Amino acid sequence: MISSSQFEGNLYDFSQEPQRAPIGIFDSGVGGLTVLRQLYRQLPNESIIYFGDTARLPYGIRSQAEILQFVREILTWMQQQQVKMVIMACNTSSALALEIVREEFPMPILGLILPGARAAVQQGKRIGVIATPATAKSNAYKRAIIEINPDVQVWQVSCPEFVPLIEQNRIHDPYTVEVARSYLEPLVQQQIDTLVYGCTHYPHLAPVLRSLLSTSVKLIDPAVHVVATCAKELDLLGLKNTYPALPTRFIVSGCPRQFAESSAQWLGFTPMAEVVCLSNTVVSSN
Ligand SMILES: N[C@H](CCC(=O)O)C(=O)O
Repeated sequence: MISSSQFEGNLYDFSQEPQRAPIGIFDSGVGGLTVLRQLYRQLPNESIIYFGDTARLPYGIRSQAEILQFVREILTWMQQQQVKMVIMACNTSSALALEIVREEFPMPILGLILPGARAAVQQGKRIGVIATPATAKSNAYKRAIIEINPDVQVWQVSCPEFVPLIEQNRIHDPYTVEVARSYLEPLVQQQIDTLVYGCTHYPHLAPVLRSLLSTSVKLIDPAVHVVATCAKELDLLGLKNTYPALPTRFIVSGCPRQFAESSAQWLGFTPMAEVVCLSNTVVSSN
């Protein structure tokens, strides 16, 4: 196992050329790959550090205190890696921790809720949100959507089984289709016109979900929109990289082989994943 201190002798010092510093993104597991995919599409020159907290997933059944502790540990480590910006590629962290930790760290930190809510109200008036239990319970999407447009209606469904099924690579199991059907049923009943993926893992289920919904229902992937926001922020801050990107670093807290194997189908290549033990890092005391 590689301890975090071994990363401190970083090969690169970005202080003279901050635009060349990487963007840090994190999730509990493979969900953040849906955000990574958008970064590759929209910002191909950016170097990226991907952190998957696979030893502690799923996040969606955790308390706010646990999520806050994990997020602070990850951000402290990201700061040590000299990232120029962080995207929380995890709705649960965005819903439960973003507003609190944003003030505690020097780098800009972006979350998924606001970009996802903005995109949803541009598309529809009867909006369904599927999310982890913690995100659904937080009401973060509902609040953000209603704040932008009080005239739309929002229904949220908590989907506790999705993340374990996706992480176990059971996307095409008949059981997964039945679970998806039962989660979508109340939203179909309400005749939603728009469905928000309120968890970054869920776009991996797109073929299953699409097959269960009328073609008129628009699917909103907040990953597309948070990366568009990231591009604007980088421009505003003069931090957009114009040099070729460095290879993406993949870091996990659990088993790197397992992460590499399940990521390959979405990345199109098998990543070399490193392990970091976050409990070795100094945790922000705020
Ligand atoms: N993919 C994350 C975390 C899911 C989980 O670990 O439960 C999210 O968007 O919420």
